[in-house]
Amino acid sequence: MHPDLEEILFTEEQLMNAVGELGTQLSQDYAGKNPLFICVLKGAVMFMADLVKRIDIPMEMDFMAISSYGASSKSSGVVRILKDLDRSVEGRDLVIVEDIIDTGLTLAYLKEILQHRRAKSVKVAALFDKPEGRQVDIVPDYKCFDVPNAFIVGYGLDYAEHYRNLPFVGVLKPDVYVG
Ligand SMILES: O=P(O)(O)OC[C@H]1O[C@H](OP(=O)(O)OP(=O)(O)O)[C@H](O)[C@@H]1O
Ligand code: HPA
Repeated sequence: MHPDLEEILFTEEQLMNAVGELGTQLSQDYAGKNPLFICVLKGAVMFMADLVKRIDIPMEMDFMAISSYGASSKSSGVVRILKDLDRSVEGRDLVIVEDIIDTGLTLAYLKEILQHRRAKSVKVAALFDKPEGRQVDIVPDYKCFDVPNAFIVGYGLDYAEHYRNLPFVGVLKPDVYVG
């Protein structure tokens, strides 16, 4: 347990089991397609690293960093690309790897630009889904867990750039979080 956390939602073991199952599923669904897995930095970095180790078909990885304008912990829907993909996605089967879908604004933007770049298919694999936070109608094609409408950290997810290194995921104490 960490002193800034109210409760632990997912242990390292629970995370590993769910990520492993997702890897098996994706390996089946994308066999013969040489999919390109796109990690959305920085939050999805742990998820991506563990997920691709459980993919047993030919695949490629790329990375994108985006930032929403506005308050540090809230999505504004206006998204800026900080680091773009290295290669063209034209004709490729893409899997966007996201740590969490909250308002859905980040993902809606990302899907749109990748489709615009003529990808063959664009699907989303999310570690966490927070359906109560949604502001746009978007659902992940693959997900590991639903989470409650609270601010969660750990395993890549941050608050003010902290807590990404925790191997488990928990709810931040309200007196630490000034949303
Ligand atoms: O559904 P939304 O409300 O748009 O929120 C989800 C996005 O917010 C977080 O990223 P953040 O901008 O905090 O950057 P980070 O990945 O570097 O932590 C998270 O990693 C998702 O990308
Ligand atoms: O609950 C959350 N935790 C960390 N980052 C986030 N980005 C959107 N929601 C969250």
